[in-house]
Amino acid sequence: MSATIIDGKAFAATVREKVAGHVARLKEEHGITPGLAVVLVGEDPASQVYVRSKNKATKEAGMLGVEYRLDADAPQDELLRLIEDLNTNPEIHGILVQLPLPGHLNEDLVINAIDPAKDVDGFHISNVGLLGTGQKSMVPCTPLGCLMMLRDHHGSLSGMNAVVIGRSNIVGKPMAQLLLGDSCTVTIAHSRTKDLPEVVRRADIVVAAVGRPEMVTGDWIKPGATVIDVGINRIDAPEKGEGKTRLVGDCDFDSCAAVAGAITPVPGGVGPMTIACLLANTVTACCRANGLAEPEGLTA
Ligand SMILES: Nc1nc2c(c(=O)[nH]1)N[C@@H](CN(C=O)c1ccc(C(=O)N[C@@H](CCC(=O)O)C(=O)O)cc1)CN2
Repeated sequence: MSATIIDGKAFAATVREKVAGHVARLKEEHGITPGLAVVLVGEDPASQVYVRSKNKATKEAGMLGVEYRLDADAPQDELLRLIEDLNTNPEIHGILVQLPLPGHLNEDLVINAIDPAKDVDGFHISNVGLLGTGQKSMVPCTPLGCLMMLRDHHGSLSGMNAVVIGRSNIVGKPMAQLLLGDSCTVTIAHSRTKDLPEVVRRADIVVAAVGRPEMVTGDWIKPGATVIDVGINRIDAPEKGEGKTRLVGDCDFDSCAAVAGAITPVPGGVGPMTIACLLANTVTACCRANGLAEPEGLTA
């Protein structure tokens, strides 16, 4: 069997187009411009790239995009003061603090300082609780992107067996909640799960978010299953020349694609959907803040 490739880059482009359409209508009909503030602390090279991409995509969608950069050794109080300012700024509907934060900062405390209504990452404890109890919340961008791709590919997910490999607060746990919300039978597995390959072999849907390069191999996959690879791992690529690297997922693409019914590639799969869903969440937050109907198809 040769899997259908789920093209996240192309799908993200359609989401971004929809977002831009909603932004244009918000401006035209209500005189409102959605605004997103992205905060970066320190100079982590990957984070710098992601923050730049987020700000560029925000502006391309017609929204207000503001970037705040703090020194790597910025005291926690300075970051909390900035968040407080953004919480009360009426031009800002979404706030995102890029993770990971430098070690001296308390990530939980910082995230929970964000106004939950502006928490477009969906990481605030209130949003976590709302999602976990099936109430309207802000939904974390990466799992939301995975859900959108799964719904687009399958239509209904009801009754499917889903295995999420990884139990992070950012991906694994919210992904499991979203799949449960769509009536899947969900197992959360992780590196210490006994007989992990056997558990994964039962899945109609596999979401790999474990952070280990190419850990999931084709012999773990049930024939015809859908594989969503959330991993983004940079590994050495001596075949490309000395010192060169390449990106791989948590799944060994070739062996999994030979067995799966559908699979997301890395790069070009889940990653682009993360940024598209951030834009979608910002429009959703803006509509909610202004008592307007939420855009259809852009939320869970
Ligand atoms: N506050 C947050 N911090 C982080 C999040 C997040 O959702 N909120 N997620 C990740 C990083 N991330 C966004 O911030 C992110 C990662 C990857 C991509 C992406 O498009 N990747 C490309 C490949 C890019 C490359 O060539 O390096 C792909 O997969 O095709 C977008 C966003 C951690 N921090």
